[in-house]
Amino acid sequence: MLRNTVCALATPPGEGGIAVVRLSGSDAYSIAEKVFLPLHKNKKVADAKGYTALFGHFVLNGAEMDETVALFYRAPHSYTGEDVIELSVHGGSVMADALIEALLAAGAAPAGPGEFTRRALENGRMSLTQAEAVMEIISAGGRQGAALAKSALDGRLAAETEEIKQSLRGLAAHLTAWVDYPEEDVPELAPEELRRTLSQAKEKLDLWLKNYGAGAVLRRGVDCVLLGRPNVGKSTLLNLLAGFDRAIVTPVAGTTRDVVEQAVLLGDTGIRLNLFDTAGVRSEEETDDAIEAEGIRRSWKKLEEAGLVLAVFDAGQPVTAADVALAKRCQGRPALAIFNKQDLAAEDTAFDETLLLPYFKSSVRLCAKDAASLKPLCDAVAALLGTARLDPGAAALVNARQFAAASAARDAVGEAIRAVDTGFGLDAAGVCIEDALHALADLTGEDATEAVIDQVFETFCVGK
Ligand SMILES: Nc1nc2c(c(=O)[nH]1)N(C=O)[C@@H](CNc1ccc(C(=O)N[C@@H](CCC(=O)O)C(=O)O)cc1)CN2
Ligand SMILES: Nc1nc2c(ncn2[C@@H]2O[C@H](COP(=O)(O)OP(=O)(O)OP(=O)(O)O)[C@@H](O)[C@H]2O)c(=O)[nH]1
Ligand SMILES: [Mg+2]
Repeated sequence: MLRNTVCALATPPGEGGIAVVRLSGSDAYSIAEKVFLPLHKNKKVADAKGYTALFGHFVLNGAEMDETVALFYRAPHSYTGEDVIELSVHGGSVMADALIEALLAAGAAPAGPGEFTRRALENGRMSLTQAEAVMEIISAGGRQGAALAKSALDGRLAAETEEIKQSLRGLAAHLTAWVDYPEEDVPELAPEELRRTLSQAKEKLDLWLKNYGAGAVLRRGVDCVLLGRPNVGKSTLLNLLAGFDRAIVTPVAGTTRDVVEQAVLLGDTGIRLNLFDTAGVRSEEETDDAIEAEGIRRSWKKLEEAGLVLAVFDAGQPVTAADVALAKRCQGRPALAIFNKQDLAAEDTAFDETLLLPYFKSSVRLCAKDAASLKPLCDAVAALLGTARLDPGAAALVNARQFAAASAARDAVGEAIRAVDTGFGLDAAGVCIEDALHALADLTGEDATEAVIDQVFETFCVGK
């Protein structure tokens, strides 16, 4: 695969100002020479230095097609580490398609998904975690999510993983010497020292694992369902979050029938919520309306699927059995209790929130009709999802593969600590530390097999 020179559209397909086609590989210059003709006849593609540009046009089957700007990179100073030429033509896909056709005819091969980044990886330009970060930047749902991925692209995760490995390697070397060469009189590693180094490693891994969910929320957004009895104010809340009258609000219970979907950016939290407003839930026996019953079934289904549940209650009325039933279904889920209609909640109100609170991790009191409620709601959600405590510049795990490798490493380090604590013997601890080192090598992809790399690049887009 590394032998040939590949090309692909690097900008999104469809209408746009310009379209960029990227060419990478050892024959990039000789192929480009056949397709791109500089305006000034004294300029030659073959002579173009790295980081210079030329203006001209490209030809297809002998015909002059479109004005073109060519940008030149010389190996190894390019994204892939190979000779790279980027050709920009007018946007829309017509000219870009014609240019690709000309490049293929001149001897280039079409690039596979993620092939440019894969070449960068294989040429030692980036680590596997960095390649994965590229993918995350492309698909990030918001600026903070992209900032997280950018820190991975800068190699924070790889660098900090290397630090952990260094410290564990030090322990492993010492333990090996001590176990294998007892006659050599290797000084025994103080258990406190061993324990301290292991604990530090475990703390860092624990932090990464703990922040993974919150990072995913920032990068990808979260599906969020509004649930509650009819008329408690779910659609009013949706409209508050959306900033416009997205859903119909009326005093009639059972106004919302089907699931109403709306993506919103949650204040300045950087969280993108895919909101689902649902039909008010009451027991299916309570309604003889088949449409409403189906709506209720869909509401419960959304509860199962959602990454965030906003359970809405009417604080102006006594808690009902349906409220408690909803609260119970929220237990153990990422759910926020919203005690709405505070303006109607008199001092002596019969609404007893203590009946509901035990089932929720957190709660907020507000009045959905009042715009001032937005801020406390945003803060409560950010706190519940853990995004508020994230440092976007810190090392972060960005996908399930990395999460699995870090979990395995954390578990192995945990085992090693147990072995030390329970006096299992230092050779047992040594075995666990080796396991942890393997898991960490998996994380950065040092010994990644072709199959693992294939899997990582499976989800990349062409042109990246
Ligand atoms: N036009 C264009 N913009 C782009 C990209 C690209 O491929 N093309 N990138 C693609 O994702 C990103 C930038 N990635 C790049 C990474 C390294 C090099 C590069 O030439 N590196 C040299 C720098 C030498 C120096 O000046 O010190 C090197 O590392 O040797 C270029 C682009 C974002 N913007
Ligand atoms: N006083 C007061 N009324 C509110 C508040 N929030 C919503 N309402 C009113 O409560 C009624 C029902 O609001 P909706 O948002 O339609 O309630 P819902 O939960 O979507 O109802 P269904 O779609 O029928 O399940 C409307 O008349 C709203 O104006 C609030 O904080 N205070
Ligand atoms: Mg509604």
